[in-house]
Amino acid sequence: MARPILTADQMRAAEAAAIQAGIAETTLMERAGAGMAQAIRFYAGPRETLILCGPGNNGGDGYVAARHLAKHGYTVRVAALDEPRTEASRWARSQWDGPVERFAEAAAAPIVVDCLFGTGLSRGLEASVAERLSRLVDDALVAVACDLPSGVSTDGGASLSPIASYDLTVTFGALKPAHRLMPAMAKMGRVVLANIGVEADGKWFEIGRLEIPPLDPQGHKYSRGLVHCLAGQMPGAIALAASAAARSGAGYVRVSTSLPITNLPSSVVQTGGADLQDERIGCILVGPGLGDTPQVLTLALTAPRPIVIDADAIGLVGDPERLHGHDTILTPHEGEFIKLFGDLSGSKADRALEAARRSQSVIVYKGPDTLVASPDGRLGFAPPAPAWLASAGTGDVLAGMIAAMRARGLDPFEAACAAVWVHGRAAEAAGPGMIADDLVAAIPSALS
Ligand SMILES: NC(=O)C1=CN([C@@H]2O[C@H](COP(=O)(O)OP(=O)(O)OC[C@H]3O[C@@H](n4cnc5c(N)ncnc54)[C@H](O)[C@@H]3O)[C@@H](O)[C@H]2O)[C@@H](O)CC1
Ligand SMILES: [K+]
Repeated sequence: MARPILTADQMRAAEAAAIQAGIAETTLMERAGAGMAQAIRFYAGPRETLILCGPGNNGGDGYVAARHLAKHGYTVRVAALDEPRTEASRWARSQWDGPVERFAEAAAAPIVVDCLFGTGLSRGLEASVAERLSRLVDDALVAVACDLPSGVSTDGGASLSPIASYDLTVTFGALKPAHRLMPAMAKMGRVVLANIGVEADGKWFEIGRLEIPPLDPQGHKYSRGLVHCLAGQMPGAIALAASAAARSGAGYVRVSTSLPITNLPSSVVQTGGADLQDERIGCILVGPGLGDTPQVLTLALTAPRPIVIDADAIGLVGDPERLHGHDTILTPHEGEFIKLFGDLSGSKADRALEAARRSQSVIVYKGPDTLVASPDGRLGFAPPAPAWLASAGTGDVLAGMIAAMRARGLDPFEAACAAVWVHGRAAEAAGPGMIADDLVAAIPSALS
């Protein structure tokens, strides 16, 4: 179910390998253009279509799509920014027997397809080009991007020039990081992946529904996973996390707290002390509502058990190397990430992997474009989740869900990916106006 993600260089290498194996570059372009035409027919329906072609292979895909759409009865206009400059795009242009307008003079159309630049973009578009493209995209009923909206940096997701919002993005062979990184991700609309027969192996992927092992019919509450939560100064947050862990299929959830917590489900057990040497513990959770009590984190780190470190506890780690030798998952949002790892350079993907390497922990780098990074180089990109997920307490819920998945026996990286996926789907099920408590209630529907 997971869709592969490749950088621009990796995609070029994958294409070169396919060509080396005997697939002609024009065949790849033919498949890309045909795939895009098919997606347009499926998602946008039959309306007059304006295809904007740039000078490279992104433009080449556009000429191919124009031919396929015309063959299916579409009224197609093609407008070129420049003459084709690559061999494959010259071939594609030669196969299009309709007229070609000038980009600067092209009038609006109900469907506009942006094939100006894709993975070959090296700088922002000229202001006049970016402005005209944005106007055509804004005026369209359905705006489609070929591979990427022109102006997006493929690997980092930054806008190198202003970008309008698209309804559909059709990409080829593999997703690119920009499809799942902000701010670009918010401009893509639906992202469709067309198969062009290129092998896209790698360690990066879009997180999809994970196979969570079925429950053992002979299992008991401990074998289904015991989550031990450590409360701090504000127990409301740990109550949310513990409830989420219980709803995520942990067999037993325990909270050690010095203050009685009133809003916990009766199935969650409160204890005064914390015997963290208990070998039945599948995962310890520390951080939600912890406040400034570093001794609680220190206590958690004395236990030879898997640990989820969230919220306040992240800032209390101090040095990422302190986590070496522990089995840890860290769940920082941007502020907590910077507090622990400083201002790392590179894209969000680069920063997440560097943090995982330095801490030898799985990092769940939260935000509208959440990433899950493993020290072994695996990187999961979350699919888009509803904007209403950004509210108080939803991070506590996620931490509880991760702890439950870990206690259920998933490896740390897979536990984090599974929880991130279910968290987003539970938010969809809970709907707008949702509060974190509703999110907890929606977890079972997203798990099934
Ligand atoms: N290489 C292949 O085998 C395939 C490539 N495909 C398509 O090819 C695209 C990549 O094609 P290209 O590598 O030719 O690159 P693009 O078509 O993305 O860009 C073309 C060229 O424009 C120039 N350029 C970059 N930024 C510019 C700017 N801001 N203003 C003006 N000129 C600029 C660069 O010289 C660049 O090489 C992909 O996005 C995809 O759509 C598909 O056809 C599938 C097969
Ligand atoms: K494009």
